[in-house]
Amino acid sequence: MEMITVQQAEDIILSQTQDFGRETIPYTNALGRVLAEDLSADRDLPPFDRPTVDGIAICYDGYEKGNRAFTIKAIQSAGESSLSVDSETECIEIMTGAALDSSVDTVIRYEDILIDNGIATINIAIKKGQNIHLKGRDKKEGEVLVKAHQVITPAITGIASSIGKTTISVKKLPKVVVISTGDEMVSAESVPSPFQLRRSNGITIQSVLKKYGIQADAIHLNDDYDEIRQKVSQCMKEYDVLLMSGGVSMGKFDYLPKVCEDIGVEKLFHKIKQRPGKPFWFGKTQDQKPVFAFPGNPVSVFMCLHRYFIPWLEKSLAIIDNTPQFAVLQNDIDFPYPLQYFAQVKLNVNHLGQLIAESVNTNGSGDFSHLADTNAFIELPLEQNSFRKGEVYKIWSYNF
Ligand SMILES: Nc1nc2c(c(=O)[nH]1)N[C@H]1C(S)=C(S)[C@@H](COP(=O)(O)OP(=O)(O)OC[C@H]3O[C@@H](n4cnc5c(N)ncnc54)[C@H](O)[C@@H]3O)O[C@H]1N2
Ligand code: MOO
Ligand SMILES: [Mg+2]
Repeated sequence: MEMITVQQAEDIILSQTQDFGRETIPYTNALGRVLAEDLSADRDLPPFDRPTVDGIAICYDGYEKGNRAFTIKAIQSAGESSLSVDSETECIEIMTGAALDSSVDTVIRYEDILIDNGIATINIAIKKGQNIHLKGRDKKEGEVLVKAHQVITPAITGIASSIGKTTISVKKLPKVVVISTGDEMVSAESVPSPFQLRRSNGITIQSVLKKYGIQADAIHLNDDYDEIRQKVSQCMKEYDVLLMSGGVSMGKFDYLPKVCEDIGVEKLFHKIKQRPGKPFWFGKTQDQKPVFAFPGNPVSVFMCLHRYFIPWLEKSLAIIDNTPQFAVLQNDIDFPYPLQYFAQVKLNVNHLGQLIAESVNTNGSGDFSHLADTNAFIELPLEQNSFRKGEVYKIWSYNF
């Protein structure tokens, strides 16, 4: 099969999205999950007229008739039932957030009055209705406060709490397994021999998934056909999605494509006109589970994960707010190959408020040393070989 383009690969992957359904969870665990229902106001917001300052509440008519001295009838704190005045010459000392009675309609700050011997004297000009947050002013009972299909943020958990929504319907998450491969890759705890490396792809993938609340399992396999075949077959039964790294290129011990095909995973593509990540292999099991087999180089894994898997996940979870991002390139890049190039860039905002991207030089997809001081891949079109400062291209952010 001919190598396909990035766009074709994206189309194939996004045609394989799945709906994992929904579940109800405590709102305290909902951060980062995808809201599957609208959250509506259970009563007017605010639910009663309330002062926005500490001071006195009066009936404005009295002030308009020329009265400036008001007898303090009572003191009302927040949470108490509202207290009324009996005449236009009385006032209630009232605290921020208390429920105003219908006999008063204007609130004056302590800073703008003098209190002496139980009488409050107003010494500034005031306006009718000032310093009051009116009932229903923000939202009416039943109005939608938060629309479904968005990632639950700290602000949304606060709103849920305020409306007594202690359990929330969220999109169910897929069960994901991360399978890394490579005889030369030892665990982070080990001391590598001169010919070995500590592995990093598994934990990197698991970490990216945590942003969505997915706790993926991770296993590491040797480059051994039988071992890979046995483990991948087992994982296909136990998980909804397989994310694999390594073993997909031309090497004598790159077994993943063969294993997948031998156990009935249908190949949907192998190899994309892109760098990094060219030998990316993608398929689906007989029961339609997607299998992402990323090339082993750490930067290839990172790019393919953000460029293909995350959009697949966001579409599967029906997240609506995933508008593409663009940035202005800050330096010239020449790339003479017929591949779509994804350069690592540092993002910043310039004095015009534009997102700008400065690319860093790296030593290919095995060089993961710049991933921590960059924020995104900038996607440079296949049709061009030179890219100039000031041009605008799509970016794929990996800020967490
Ligand atoms: N003859 C050719 N050789 C290669 C080609 C090609 O087109 N023709 N493509 C190259 C490209 S591009 C890539 S990318 C790699 C992809 O390799 P594999 O997917 O087969 O992965 P491995 O061979 O297993 O490993 C590649 C590289 O990545 C390191 N690695 C693997 N796993 C991990 C891990 N868990 N953590 C960190 N690093 C890992 C591994 O040590 C290798 O250095 O193939 C090229 N070859
Ligand atoms: O495409 Mo490979 O991913 O250059 O390293
Ligand atoms: Mg290989």
